Amino acid sequence: MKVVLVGYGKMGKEIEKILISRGHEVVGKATDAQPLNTEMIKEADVAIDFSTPDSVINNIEFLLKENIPSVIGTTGWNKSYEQVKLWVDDQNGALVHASNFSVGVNLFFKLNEQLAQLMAPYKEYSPGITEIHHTEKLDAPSGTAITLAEGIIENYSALSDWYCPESKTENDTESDKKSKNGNNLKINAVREPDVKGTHLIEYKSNIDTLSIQHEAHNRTGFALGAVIAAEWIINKKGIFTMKDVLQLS
Ligand SMILES: NC(=O)C1=CN([C@@H]2O[C@H](COP(=O)(O)OP(=O)(O)OC[C@H]3O[C@@H](n4cnc5c(N)ncnc54)[C@H](OP(=O)(O)O)[C@@H]3O)[C@@H](O)[C@H]2O)C=CC1
Ligand SMILES: O=C(O)C1=N[C@H](C(=O)O)C[C@H](O)C1
Repeated sequence: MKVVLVGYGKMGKEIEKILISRGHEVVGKATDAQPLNTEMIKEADVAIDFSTPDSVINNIEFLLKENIPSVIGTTGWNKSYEQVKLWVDDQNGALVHASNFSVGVNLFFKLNEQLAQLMAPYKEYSPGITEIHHTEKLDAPSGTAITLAEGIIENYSALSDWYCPESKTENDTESDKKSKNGNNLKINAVREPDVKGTHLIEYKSNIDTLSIQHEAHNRTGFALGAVIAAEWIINKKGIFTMKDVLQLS
């Protein structure tokens, strides 16, 4: 397949390697200096976007108008999800998005939901999430941590929302930021040099702590998952997630 890479940073470069190893071709690379344009997508069968929270919504709008199936890995655009869904419907487009494309994290999402169901009756335990990423990351909390928080909240009736003291998304206003409240799940966002992505779920009581953790050793899993999603989305219509690609219901 012929692929346009939208964003050619840490992830764009990793995805290019996987594409080539699977016999695909990169026909365009959009960056901040050279954004998406009609010339760039002329030959493309599919686009893979790992850009920035600030640029991703314009990119999605452009790709849908141009009828290019898209894989969206960029995080930090949750607020615009309903708008994107409407655009996909209006344009009869094809889009697959995920806060994390790695198979390991998608299995971890399932484990997290099952653990939340198991823990829900035991009120002596307090759940919490910690995510650790490299210092260049623009958004906090990570998209993966938000998906994990949603997975806990859906399965744990004592909680109604999440909050993150370090919350930072490019287009967030102060009033969008969630705050601490008795029914809110805390996400700690930690930034340390060169960390690829670590997510820790803990249930703490005065007596003990239960925990599960996913640690990415490199970016290969994210990139491989995005390429598998690109191979899958061609010739489909609708809005999908990696759960659909992996048939993990
Ligand atoms: N879903 C998943 O599995 C994963 C998601 N991510 C997410 O992917 C995104 C990118 O991560 P990462 O590669 O580490 O980030 P980088 O900062 O390394 O790369 C971002 C790239 O986006 C480009 N860019 C900026 N503005 C535009 C624009 N208007 N149009 C096109 N490209 C643009 C930058 O261009 P320039 O080079 O000119 O600055 C750069 O090449 C983040 O949101 C991150 O959270 C990351 C890993 C896994
Ligand atoms: O920015 C990153 O690096 C990552 N971003 C994604 C996220 O926000 O969850 C996925 C992964 O953790 C790496």
